[in-house]
Order: sequence, then structure tokens, then C-alpha cells
Amino acid sequence: MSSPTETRASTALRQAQGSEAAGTTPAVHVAGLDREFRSKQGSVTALSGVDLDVAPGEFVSLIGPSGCGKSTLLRLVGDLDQPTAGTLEVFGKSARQARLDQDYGIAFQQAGLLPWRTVAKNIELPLALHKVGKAERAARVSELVELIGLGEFADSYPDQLSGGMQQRVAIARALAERPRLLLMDEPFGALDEMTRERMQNELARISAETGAAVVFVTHSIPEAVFLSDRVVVMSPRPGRIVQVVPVRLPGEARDDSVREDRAFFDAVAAVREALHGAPPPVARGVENR
Ligand SMILES: Nc1ncnc2c1ncn2[C@@H]1O[C@H](COP(=O)(O)OP(=O)(O)OP(=O)(O)O)[C@@H](O)[C@H]1O
Repeated sequence: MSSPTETRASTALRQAQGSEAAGTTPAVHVAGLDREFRSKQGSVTALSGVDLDVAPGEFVSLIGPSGCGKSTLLRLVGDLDQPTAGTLEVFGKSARQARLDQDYGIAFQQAGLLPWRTVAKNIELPLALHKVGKAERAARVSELVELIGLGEFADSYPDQLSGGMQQRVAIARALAERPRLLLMDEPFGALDEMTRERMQNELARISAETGAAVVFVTHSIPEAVFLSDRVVVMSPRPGRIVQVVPVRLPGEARDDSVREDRAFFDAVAAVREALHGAPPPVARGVENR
């Protein structure tokens, strides 16, 4: 686990270098991945020939026009769907085995909390389902409510929380079993801009503190740049990777000061250029905010 003062980028770099040196397996390994959906109406090629490795501890965002296959790729990694062709490994295992081993947590745009359970009970749900003992569950929940800054709301119900607070609970629930990988599909898509930036700051801190790798789907270029070690730019359907933009931002932590930095603007411009370099219609479904 990394120290809170160590930047996530340096953690990821150190871990990537370490894993290379030690021959450690990547968090996610995707090679020649295809996904074709077939129906009576015809077939849709959602992904074609996708190659991607995510290092342990690395934060990677997927960005691209609407319908380019971002969610499909995330769902394949999360064993919620099966590829038509290609190789997909999570920590060197099949996606199914990684799911059974609770190697990853998932958070989507809808927080998906159970309204009849309190914050604490929602967070502890995966632990309860996996028969973790009561004392250990309580200890983990109290750690997590502190991590997400909702210690005072442990006994509140979801409808007593704002959208941002609910999303933090969903993230805590995804982290409950200390996954080495988090899969996030537009988790802040439904939030207002101010809350969204606050949540981005929190997620940057949480990912640095936990050292988990993250694969993050977003439509927002600045959000992708702010959070990521690398931004994966995808083409319109059939989704392919057109460019991978490395992000190097200064400072010890990703906080609001980073958003004013020249390196941040340069990386935003690089991602935007990569998107616009793809065949039209590239702008549809991609926000510049
Ligand atoms: N279950 C399915 N059956 C048929 N087609 C599907 C299915 N799931 C996805 N698709 C198609 O695959 C393509 C990629 O969809 P996907 O949801 O992965 O795109 P996306 O990049 O996440 O889009 P958005 O940014 O709008 O959320 C789309 O054309 C979609 O219609």
C-alpha cells in the first residue's frame, strides 16, 4: 500500500517498473479483443482488435465517442459479458476467476444503493454476502466511512444523502473487499460540475491511498486527464484504440491546483487532438468540460 503523500502516478510508475522487473502480471491484459453483438436485425461490432495492459496501481481512463464500446470493454473485464475473440486476463486469471476471487470492485453511474439499508449496511453488503465475521465487518465499515468522509452518516439511509454522497457510498462498497482493481463506468456522470470536481479530488486521494488499479470510463476530457496515468482514446464504432496519452502532472497530489497547471492544459489538448484525429463523428458524446 502506498503512502498518502505519494502521488498515484509515482505509485503506478513504481509498481509498473517493479512489475516489469519482477515479471509480475498486469492488473488487466487485453489482446486482440473483439466483441460482436448478433441479433435478428444484424450484427454490431462493438470492439475490434483491442490491445491494452493496465499495470497494478495504474489509473487508466477510456474515452471516446458515444457507442464506441467503452462500457462494453469494461463489462468484459468485469465478467458481465463475454468476448467474441481475443485474450482477456485480470491479474493473470480469467475474468470469471478474478470475479470469484473478488479481485475487483465495480461502481457505475447509478450508485445502486439499497434504499432500505443504511450507509453502513450498504457498504458491508459484499462482506456479509461473503460471510465475513461481524466484528471484521464492523471494523472495515468504520474504516471505509472515514475514507469517504461520511463517518457521521453511517446510520443514514440513501434518500437522506445527496447524489455525490451516494456515489461515495457506492465507491466505499466497491472497495469493501480491498480489491486490487476498480472498474468505474461514468460514476460522476449524473453529478453537477462542482460536486463532480470534488468527487474527482476524492477519488484521486482514495486511489493513491488504496493503491488499487482503476479502469475508468468517462465522456469528460478534463476528468480523464485529472485522474489518470494514461488516457486511452477510442475510435467511433467499431471501437479500437486510436491513441494512448500518458499524463504527467506536477506535484505530490492531484488536487485543485493541478487543474490550473500548464501540464494539465497540455494533456487536455493532447487528448482532444487524439479524439479529433479519429474519423468523424468524433465530437458526439464527448464533453470538453
Ligand atoms: N447487449 C447488446 N446488444 C446489442 N448491441 C449492444 C449491446 N451492448 C452494446 N451494444 C452496442 O455496442 C456498441 C457499443 O456500446 P457501449 O455501450 O459499449 O458504448 P459506449 O462507448 O459505452 O457508449 P456511451 O458513451 O454512449 O455510454 C453500441 O453500438 C451499442 O449499441
